[in-house]
Amino acid sequence: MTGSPLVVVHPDATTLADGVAARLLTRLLDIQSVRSPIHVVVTGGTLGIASLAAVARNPLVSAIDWSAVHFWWGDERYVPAGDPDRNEGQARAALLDFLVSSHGLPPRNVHVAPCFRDTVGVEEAALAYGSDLNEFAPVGGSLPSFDVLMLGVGPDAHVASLFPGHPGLSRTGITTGIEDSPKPPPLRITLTLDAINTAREVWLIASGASKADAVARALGSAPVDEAPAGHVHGTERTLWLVDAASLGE
Ligand SMILES: O=C1O[C@H](COP(=O)(O)O)[C@@H](O)[C@H](O)[C@H]1O
Repeated sequence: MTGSPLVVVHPDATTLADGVAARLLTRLLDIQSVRSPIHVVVTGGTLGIASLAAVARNPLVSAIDWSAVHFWWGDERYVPAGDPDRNEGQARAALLDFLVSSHGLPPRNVHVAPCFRDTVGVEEAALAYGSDLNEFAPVGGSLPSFDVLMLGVGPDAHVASLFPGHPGLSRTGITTGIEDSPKPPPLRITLTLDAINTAREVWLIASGASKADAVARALGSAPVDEAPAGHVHGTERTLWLVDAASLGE
């Protein structure tokens, strides 16, 4: 990473979601003027989904060539298809279904992690998601070149499904299964820290007073076992997009 993370403060959660959406659309427009395709990693969580809904409302949504955009997830809850806990379903409802139906996003560009099947263990499912990622890697690489990778920040300073003090934090490779997530549901698939840190831009999104302690620890250089959120970064830029309450203001 070049330099320290940039912290951008918004007055409240609604303005933050609108700001993330405007920033994402502007970034995609800028990138599309120089390269294609684009790989975007979306996040679950309150503000992550609110930001996707804000993209759908933003008039700039019509300016993007969505046929050349690919969507991935930083983590997924390993639950059955259609379970309301799936980050996929929430993102589809907030934005992706609309992009497919009205803006030319090819359904094949939406790259979901597997849904729970009782014959497939979570680690095997995580490996399958890793293979999908691998198919879109540039020659010699193992992952797509992520242009923007968004992460919600949990009140315990977790990102994706990488939780403080959890063995998943030190796993290598592209993806890993999580069997005992401290936040329900217990089974999850996540990108590893190493995989996240290959992204060009990493955007961490946090809002509300319940996140203030996590944000303070992450920005205050707490060790990875205490604040995984402080140990993710983009190779070109790391942005913290937050509201005032999450900074304790
Ligand atoms: O479980 C998860 O939680 C985090 C953060 O969620 P939030 O509601 O506290 O913002 C989210 O980033 C992650 O994708 C999700 O699986």
